[in-house]
Amino acid sequence: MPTPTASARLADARLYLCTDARTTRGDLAAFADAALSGGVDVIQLRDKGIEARQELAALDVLAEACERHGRLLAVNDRADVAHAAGADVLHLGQDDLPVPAARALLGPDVLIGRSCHAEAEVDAAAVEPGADYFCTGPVWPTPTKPGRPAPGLDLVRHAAALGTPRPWFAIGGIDLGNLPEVLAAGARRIVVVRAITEAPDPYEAAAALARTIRRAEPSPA
Ligand SMILES: Cc1ncc(COP(=O)(O)OP(=O)(O)O)c(N)n1
Ligand SMILES: Cc1nc(C(=O)O)sc1CCOP(=O)(O)O
Ligand SMILES: [Mg+2]
Repeated sequence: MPTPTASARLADARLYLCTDARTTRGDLAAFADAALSGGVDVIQLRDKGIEARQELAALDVLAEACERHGRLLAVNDRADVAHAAGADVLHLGQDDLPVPAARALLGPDVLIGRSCHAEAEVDAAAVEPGADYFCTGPVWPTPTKPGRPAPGLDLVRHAAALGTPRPWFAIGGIDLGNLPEVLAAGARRIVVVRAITEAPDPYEAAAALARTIRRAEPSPA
């Protein structure tokens, strides 16, 4: 069977994890392996303080794990690092590089995602040329992104009402306990940080989230 393209894997993705390099714990490889075995579809390295050289070293570790599990590797913010790491995905916020500039650097094969925090940003990202997916958040205020106001479930409902074929994810404060509210608002893909990075058992945490999302999907006609 041919290997699915990155776009096809993104379309199938339901659970997206952002993690730091776990430098103090020193367990990035084992952590990534557990999360991917549990059902994470995309792993992004999001470590805001890290130097580019250390970022590349951590991305090497994640790339090996993603390759072994057939999942997508994402880089946050930096197109140069995404290129150097051979990443599948670059994630851009509203204040990061514009999509056309990133696309010009990365070529057609790397997927590009966008963060959205307001209805107008969602409307734009759903049709923005060169973008492959978008995220809506924060759904709840979160210590992972301090100071960012939360547009909440209303923005999730707004994205769902668009009925866009472009994949989109809800992010911010999501855990197994409140996931049913996110699903009820119409999301079918989520991004989490603490729900897996701080879980005592990352495999179980990922598996429970993935199971809950997949269960919410309408059964085929
Ligand atoms: C998958 C995903 N969604 C949203 C974000 C947030 O991006 P941004 O708004 O640029 O904030 P930082 O993460 O860069 O602090 C993300 N990184 N990944
Ligand atoms: C990195 C990030 N971006 C957000 C956005 O709204 O774009 S919310 C967020 C943090 C999500 O972390 P947690 O799952 O620990 O709440
Ligand atoms: Mg950013």
